[in-house]
Amino acid sequence: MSLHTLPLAAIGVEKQEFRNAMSRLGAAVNIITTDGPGGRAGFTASAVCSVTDSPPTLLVCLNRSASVHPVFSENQTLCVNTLAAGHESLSRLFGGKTPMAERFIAAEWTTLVTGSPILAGAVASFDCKVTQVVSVGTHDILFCEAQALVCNDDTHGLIYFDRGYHHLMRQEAS
Ligand SMILES: NC(=O)c1ccc[n+]([C@@H]2O[C@H](COP(=O)([O-])OP(=O)(O)OC[C@H]3O[C@@H](n4cnc5c(N)ncnc54)[C@H](O)[C@@H]3O)[C@@H](O)[C@H]2O)c1
Ligand SMILES: Cc1cc2c(cc1C)N(C[C@H](O)[C@H](O)[C@H](O)COP(=O)(O)O)c1[nH]c(=O)[nH]c(=O)c1N2
Repeated sequence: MSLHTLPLAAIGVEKQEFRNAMSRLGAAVNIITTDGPGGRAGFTASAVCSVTDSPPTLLVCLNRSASVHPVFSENQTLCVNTLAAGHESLSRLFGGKTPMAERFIAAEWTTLVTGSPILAGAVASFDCKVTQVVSVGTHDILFCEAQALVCNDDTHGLIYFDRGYHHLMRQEAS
């Protein structure tokens, strides 16, 4: 087996080095919404993935210092709205610092089972109850069991990669 010199190798990992490396992992962009006794809130998240299909469960990582954190903690329900091509400005709007009412005015919303806002035109929406929360470092990992789904076959996908947005074209139906 031959040994190669690793490009840009780092032993011991600083926060910024970690972020730089993580920026190379392309990910879907989602707007996570909630509505309930704690109020209505939403934020942009790329730290979202499938956990198990039985019961149908996703996870969402939420920074405990985010302004929306107390609202999600109280409501215990949320919707994962996976963004479509063209939703870049909506992603930026829900990405921090904008007052909550201004975020929601920019799009059309419905509700399904939990009452969490469902984004019209999302690639997919997972209406969920939060079943478990695990804290790791700065974030809470929210385990979310889907109660209802919406899928949209008419839109192309959106990926966040290298700190920028990229469209993913759906294959033509054969
Ligand atoms: N998981 C997250 O909390 C997360 C993910 C993406 C972006 N963001 C936030 O969005 C803003 C813009 O991000 P960017 O991607 O353009 O540049 P960036 O350099 O802040 O982040 C690069 C990558 O590092 C990871 N990351 C960033 N902040 C993190 C955190 N606090 N905890 C865990 N992972 C994190 C993400 O994968 C991100 O795509 C920043 O404020 C960032 O903190 C947060
Ligand atoms: C593309 C992209 C992806 C993410 C984010 C931002 C952007 C632009 N943010 C940050 C998050 O959206 C932001 O902190 C929230 O809106 C909370 O901000 P306020 O505290 O309400 O200003 C974010 N935050 C988080 O807790 N988990 C995540 O997975 C992500 N992912």
